[in-house]
Amino acid sequence: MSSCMTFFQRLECQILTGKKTATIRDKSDSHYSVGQILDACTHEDGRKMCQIEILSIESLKLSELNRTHAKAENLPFVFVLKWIIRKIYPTEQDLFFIQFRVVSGC
Ligand SMILES: CC(=O)Nc1ccn([C@@H]2O[C@H](CO)[C@@H](O)[C@H]2O)c(=O)n1
Repeated sequence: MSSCMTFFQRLECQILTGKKTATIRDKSDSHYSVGQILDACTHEDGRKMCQIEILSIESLKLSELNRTHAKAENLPFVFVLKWIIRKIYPTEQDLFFIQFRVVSGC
């Protein structure tokens, strides 16, 4: 069985070049395990981008997000990250910070 983690297509280049090394998801999209290798696919059309390895999964609150999390998301400021998260998950407080690395192209 192959599983897929979906990302917005606009992030593809940042993921493939290793600039974006983490994502923040809600509980429904947190059921991965450390060491797991899976496909990263586009949210828009389900196209495979690459394979990623899950490096860590950390539960955290929106209020706990800091500059390190923003950097891993290739974003300059925490407030930008919080703004993006609020657009995707308007009311969720309990989040998961998931770090990954690209293991192969497609
Ligand atoms: C498509 C889908 O199902 N879900 C999501 C949810 C989040 N994200 C990105 O992760 C970061 C938030 O931590 C931001 O950079 C988001 O743009 C994503 O690409 N896809």
